[in-house]
Amino acid sequence: MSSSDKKLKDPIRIVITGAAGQIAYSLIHQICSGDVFGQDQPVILHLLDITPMMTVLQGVVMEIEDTSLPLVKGAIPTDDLETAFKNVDVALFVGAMPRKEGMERKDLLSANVKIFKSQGTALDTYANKNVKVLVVGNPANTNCYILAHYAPSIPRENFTCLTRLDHNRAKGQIASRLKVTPDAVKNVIIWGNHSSTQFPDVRSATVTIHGKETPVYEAVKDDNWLKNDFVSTVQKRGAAVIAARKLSSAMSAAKAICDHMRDWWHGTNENEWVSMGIISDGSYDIEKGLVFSYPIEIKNGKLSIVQDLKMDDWSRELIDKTQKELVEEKNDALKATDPE
Ligand SMILES: NC(=O)C1=CN([C@@H]2O[C@H](COP(=O)(O)OP(=O)(O)OC[C@H]3O[C@@H](n4cnc5c(N)ncnc54)[C@H](O)[C@@H]3O)[C@@H](O)[C@H]2O)C=CC1
Ligand SMILES: O=C([O-])CC(=O)C(=O)O
Repeated sequence: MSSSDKKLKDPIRIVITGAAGQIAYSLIHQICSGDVFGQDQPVILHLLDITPMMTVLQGVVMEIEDTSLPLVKGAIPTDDLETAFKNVDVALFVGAMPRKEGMERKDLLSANVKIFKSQGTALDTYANKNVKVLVVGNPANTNCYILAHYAPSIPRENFTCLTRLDHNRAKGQIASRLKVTPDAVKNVIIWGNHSSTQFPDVRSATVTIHGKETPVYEAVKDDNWLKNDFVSTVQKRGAAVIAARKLSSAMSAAKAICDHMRDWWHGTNENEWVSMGIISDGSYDIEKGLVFSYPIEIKNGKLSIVQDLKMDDWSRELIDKTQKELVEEKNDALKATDPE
């Protein structure tokens, strides 16, 4: 035991699925460094991938050792679901097939949704009941829906999916338009599905320029851009990265996973919200039970949907469209996982 151990908390167990893939390769170091769960929070990593990837995963484990980071109390590579999910406190579901150029994320549904059925059952059986779950693998909202469906003993509020990358993209677009840094922009919202029907909404967002906080609509002074090009750029950003890189976003996805989990662990700033896919409680007339991205505030680990934001005909139409797609995906996914 090193002398610094005295100040540390008990280790938490974190499973990362798809641990031999490209997102995990960017993600693991950030988690091990204390950047997400805190500098006083040791971690034991459970690294799950499929059997043919075990040699690659051994290489990742060697690299984790070689980083020589003091918060890492163990790294367990495995292709076995019990070993992966046993007693975990945090579950990051990254493992799934990524889309290629020309595909929509929902085209991955039949290939990926079955993974989430078997992993949901394993999560239900082996994980701690207070496990915090983040689904990244696409189609992220619907995979999260299936995971939760097959893990009925885990509280519904513990299931989330990643729309923080879209949220960060929206901040980035506004910041670059106004020539400020992204941290000057706050309270953007991603509503709905992590797909090209998502609604990136800056009607309540503000930007701080020379110390003065101003509504984004006032600062940009171009409603046409905000309602058209801005929305479609954010909706299609994942496809644009694939077209350029021939691989889907990984560095920015890993960063967004860290932002999502850090905020869940430590809370959001006062009067500030983030976007997360969560199981809907019916807020904003969204079907109860759908995994829908909302504006979320977090205090003491509890996620709450920001209520009473104004809707107009334009925003309602966009929200209804993304909801409709999620209902269709959910029905297809249920058929694919339980054909009876
Ligand atoms: N929600 C979001 O914002 C984003 C989601 N994604 C999605 O994340 C997923 C992973 O992306 P990448 O890391 O780039 O893909 P990748 O192909 O580099 O890595 C995926 C890894 O998952 C593993 N895997 C496949 N089936 C598995 C199973 N049943 N159990 C455990 N591991 C399994 C693969 O062997 C591979 O190592 C993709 O579905 C991608 O579309 C990517 C970027 C952003
Ligand atoms: O676009 C993709 O397929 C990967 C992804 O989810 C994203 O970059 O947002």
